[in-house]
This record gives sequence, structure tokens and C-alpha cells, in this order.
Amino acid sequence: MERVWPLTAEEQEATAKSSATGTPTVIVDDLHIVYKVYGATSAEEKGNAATALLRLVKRQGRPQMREVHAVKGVSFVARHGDAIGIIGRNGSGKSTLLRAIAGLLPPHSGAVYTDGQPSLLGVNAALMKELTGERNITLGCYAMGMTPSEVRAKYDEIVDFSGIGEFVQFPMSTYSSGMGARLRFAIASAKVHDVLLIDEALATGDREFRKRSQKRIMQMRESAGTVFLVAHNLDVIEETCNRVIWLHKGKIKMDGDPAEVIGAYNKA
Ligand SMILES: Nc1ncnc2c1ncn2[C@@H]1O[C@H](COP(=O)(O)OP(=O)(O)OP(=O)(O)O)[C@@H](O)[C@H]1O
Repeated sequence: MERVWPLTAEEQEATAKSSATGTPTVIVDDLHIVYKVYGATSAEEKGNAATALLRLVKRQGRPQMREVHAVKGVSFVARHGDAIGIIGRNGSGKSTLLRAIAGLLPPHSGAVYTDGQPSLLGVNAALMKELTGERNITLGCYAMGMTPSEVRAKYDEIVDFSGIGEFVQFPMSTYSSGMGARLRFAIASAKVHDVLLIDEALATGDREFRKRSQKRIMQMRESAGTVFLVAHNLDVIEETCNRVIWLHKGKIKMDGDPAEVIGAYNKA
């Protein structure tokens, strides 16, 4: 039977060496991300009847905007061949950081530099529920910049990898969440990405699919891409990544070897 994981000691050493010497693909420099939330006010801002009357007299509206400082001064360098797991409690800023690396959120201050085009594969990656799997494969591949002949060449492989079988002819609205996640991953990984950002997309797949995805991520690293993976399942992170960043309240608490970082995180 084909061995998918774990890596042998020699492979781990080779991976560690290549990631230490690989050229940088993503540089995050003192990054701050601030969300502005309109229409949200705290209890004290709402105040009592007297302050409300004063606002009326002064013709002032209720304060409408609040800020959420989600990422607070994060810096690191990712290199070719790195698979970096991002862990942290709910609300620690993991998804925000991925979206910022993908260029979907403007920095409040600091900067993100990327070599090549980052692609974000999220739980809600833009596939259209009312269209069949087949149409979504075609459109998804076009959206990633593939040509019609490249799509034709990859089509069968995508369907095989996703394991959805004849459901490919059905609208995605009929898929279970695991089937949807598998198809999204199969489409996204059909292309060689310079920087692939995966946000919890593997969470709903079953064990067998997770193993295949881990192998695919490993291949992407070998083809000199960089993969970022956000997952609450720490086993997936430990088995897939060569480096882990632990975010806590928007800041990096620890960055390094997966076993060490996950060990410290579990004790915290
Ligand atoms: N669109 C948004 N508007 C305003 N605040 C947001 C928005 N998205 C996230 N936040 C806030 O930013 C902070 C970080 O959220 P983020 O989703 O990045 O955390 P996370 O670590 O990915 O959480 P989880 O593990 O629950 O997915 C949280 O305080 C959250 O409430």
C-alpha cells in the first residue's frame, strides 16, 4: 500500500533544510489589521435617557463606528517549501491573517509582501451551490487562470480526487458539507500555487480524504510552493506542517517546530 504519512527522518531533515534555505515567498512586516464595525455601540456609548436627549438637542447621531484590532503587529517570513500551520483560540486572528496575506484585507499599518499570486481556499470558497459540480469545476479552474485545454486535461483528476463520483452531475446544493469541502480542495489543488492559503477547508473531510489532502499539500511543498493551513484539528496541523505559528489575541505567541508549539499550546 502507498505510504502517505508520516515522513521518514531523512525526509523531515530534507524538508527542514529546504525551508531554512528556501527563498522568501511571503514577508509579513509589523502587520496591523483593524476592522471598522458600523452600527455597533457599547452600553456606555448608548448611555442613558439624558445623554440620548443631549444628542438629540445637539443633533448628533449615536456613535456608530467601533474598531476591532484583530491583528496586532505580526511579523514573519515564509519560504518556498514551507507548510505553515496557524493555530490559536477562537477570535485570535487566524482567518484575518490569512485574508490579509491573500490581499483581501488592507493593512491598517505594516505590510505584506508576496512573491507570486496567493490563493485563498476557505470554507466558503466561491463555488455556486445552484450549479453542478461539473460547472463549478470548469468555472473554478477558469477563475484560477487555467485555459480551457488545461481544464479539460485536469477534469478527470479533479473528479477522482474529490471522490464525489456521479454527484458531479448534481447541483452542489445536494452535497453534504464534506463533499463540498472535498470538491473545493480538489479544484484548488489542481493548480500549482505559489502561495496557497487553506482556511479550515479540510475540517469537514473524512479521515481518508484528510490523508489524501495531506499528501497533496506535501506535493505542493515539493513543487516549491508555500502552504498556510488554519485548522482547529491539531493532529492535521502536526502531520501536515513543518512550522506552526500560534496566534494569541492578534499577536504571535510562538513560532517554530510543530511538536514544540502544539505542546506549549496544549499546556496553556
Ligand atoms: N468582518 C469582521 N468585522 C468585524 N470584526 C471581525 C470581522 N471578522 C473578524 N472580526 C473580529 O476579529 C477578531 C479575529 O477574528 P478571526 O475570525 O480572524 O479569528 P479566528 O482566530 O480565525 O477565529 P475562529 O477560530 O473562531 O475562526 C475577532 O475579534 C473577530 O470578532
